[in-house]
Amino acid sequence: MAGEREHIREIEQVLSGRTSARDDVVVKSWLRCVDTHRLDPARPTEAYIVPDTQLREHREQSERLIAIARSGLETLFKQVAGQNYVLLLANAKGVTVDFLGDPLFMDQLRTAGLYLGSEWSESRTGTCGVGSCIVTGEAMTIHQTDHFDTTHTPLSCTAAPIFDTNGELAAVLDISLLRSPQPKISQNLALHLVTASARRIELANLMAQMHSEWVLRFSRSPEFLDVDPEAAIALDASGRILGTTRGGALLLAQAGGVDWRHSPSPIGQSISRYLDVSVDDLPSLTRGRPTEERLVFGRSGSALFAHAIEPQPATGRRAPVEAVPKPIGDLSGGDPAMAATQLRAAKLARTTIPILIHGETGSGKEYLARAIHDCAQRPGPFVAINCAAIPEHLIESELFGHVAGAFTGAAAKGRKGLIEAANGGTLFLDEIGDMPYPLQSRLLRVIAERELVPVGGIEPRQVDIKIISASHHDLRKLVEEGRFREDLFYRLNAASLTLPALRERTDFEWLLDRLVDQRAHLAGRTAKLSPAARLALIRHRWPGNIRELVNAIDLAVTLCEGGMIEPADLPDFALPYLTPLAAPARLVALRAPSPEDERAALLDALAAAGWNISEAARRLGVDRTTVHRRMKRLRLDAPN
Ligand SMILES: Nc1ncnc2c1ncn2[C@@H]1O[C@H](COP(=O)(O)OP(=O)(O)OP(=O)(O)O)[C@@H](O)[C@H]1O
Repeated sequence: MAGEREHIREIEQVLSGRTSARDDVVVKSWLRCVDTHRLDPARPTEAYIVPDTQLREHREQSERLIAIARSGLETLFKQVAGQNYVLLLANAKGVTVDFLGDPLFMDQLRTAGLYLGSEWSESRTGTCGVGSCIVTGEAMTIHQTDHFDTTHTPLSCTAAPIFDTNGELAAVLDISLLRSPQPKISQNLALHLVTASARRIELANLMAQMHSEWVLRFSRSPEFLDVDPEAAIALDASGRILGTTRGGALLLAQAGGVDWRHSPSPIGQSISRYLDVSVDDLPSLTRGRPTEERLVFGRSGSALFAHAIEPQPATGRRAPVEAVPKPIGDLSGGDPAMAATQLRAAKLARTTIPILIHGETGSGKEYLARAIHDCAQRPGPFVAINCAAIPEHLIESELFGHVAGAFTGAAAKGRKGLIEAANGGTLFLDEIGDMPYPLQSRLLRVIAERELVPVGGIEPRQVDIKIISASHHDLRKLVEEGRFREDLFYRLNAASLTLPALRERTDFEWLLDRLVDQRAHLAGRTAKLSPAARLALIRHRWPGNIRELVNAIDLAVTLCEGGMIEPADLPDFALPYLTPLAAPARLVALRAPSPEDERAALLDALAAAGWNISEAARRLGVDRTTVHRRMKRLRLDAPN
């Protein structure tokens, strides 16, 4: 209490014009808090977390940046592992749209506002790392009693701005501690780390957005030029500046001998206004030449090392023309590997060509086979059989059926086999690699001749089935080992589909949310993942793939209370992921998709939805405005 009174008195003294030992940015912010934001230091307010619906909107609006910043956040989180730092990525309004923290302290972090959805604008929270960084556009540490509001004085928050390629403040990267050592200089390293991470995120953003233009990267030292440049700018073919990182804008101002605070934006200007470089020089600044020789000079005489990256050609991926029907379209949330498989599956669904599905166990092979069957609209049923699960001596009669008296114990009137049971529909042969060798030639006959002879019979029977088989074995290897017939392999493999493992899927979070909704609905409950539980699930490597994930969610849905799944509701495997020291292995797979991937996924979703935006949005698990925004950014227009 005494500390709070003292803090309020100090603010009042600063307001009355007394000189203060505080940093200038802090003093100025305190003045703004009272004069502009009309905040009262004597009336502390709790941390504010925006409602879920608003958070979703904020996240959708920042989705591109979140995706790009993710790997920067993870790298930084690893660098400070074990030191109890929390990382926040806030949008330009101060709302935390991404977050990495130690799940063990979640409750405390939430109360302190170091949490997904917390709003840290200066007008709401007073002087704080994120809010004051937004106002000034400068990196800073707001340490303990630098905070205006006494609610936040235990915290130490260090924040750096992230600018978009037009020089607008797009986000703030913040690294905070619930409790920190007393001296503010203890956070100097944090300030350095967060500034460097923000710079790398800006570089990644510029590279992703401007990949089809010339990009010039700069460094003052040749050693770091190719590995960790300080700044970058993008140029069009005439040498006009299209975008810069913050560092790039400052560097241009310096090179041009102008004060960046008062000079106009370099966007749209010619590069030669700042540097003694023209577009014709760019090819000589590419990697082919030794770094030390790639020296360029500013108009003011300064020297810099430069690395020019040629425009990257568009991938030339053909826009899919056919629409993917719903059962197949529903299988993914835009993962590029899945999108390619879905498109191929949709084409194959319309035929009776046998399909072979490859994929690790539990990756959804049967689920895909069913989706293909559902799209095919064949009159017969979907019959699934696991060749590894039926004893070898029974498999023949199970599959082909038998005539009366075919063998001891045979049904008196004979019995139809599963192949016949699937007549008019689809036969799914799981673990086809375990099909006994002698039966493989009989299966080949079914495929080639569309007829089968039951055990003990002589008369062939006509069948009309679509055969989909699956294997998690490498069938080619089984062929080499003489355990699988080569002719059958080629017959089956002609039309193959591959499912990515869950750990490789870039739409993991989409699938996660979808499965939580689905499984909770099935159990007659509602459930949502807490950020900590989500993080633990993201970090697991999922050896059992979607099956393992489904089981984990089923357990969590059953155990959770109040509709919120917490880490304690997850299977034991999640526990090791609840310390910040654990390497976030899976997160690597979640790194930002390239613009080509993103374009391809969006195109696939739009095509699958027949260019109906609402339907495409539903497929991608985002809202309509997000689809419109992505189309605009990726320059995608509806046909006609
Ligand atoms: N795209 C998906 N959406 C929702 N659930 C899915 C999806 N794919 C698979 N699943 C679920 O994951 C589980 C495993 O799927 P499936 O049985 O199809 O895998 P599999 O690859 O055939 O496994 P195995 O190799 O062991 O035969 C099932 O519970 C299935 O319902």
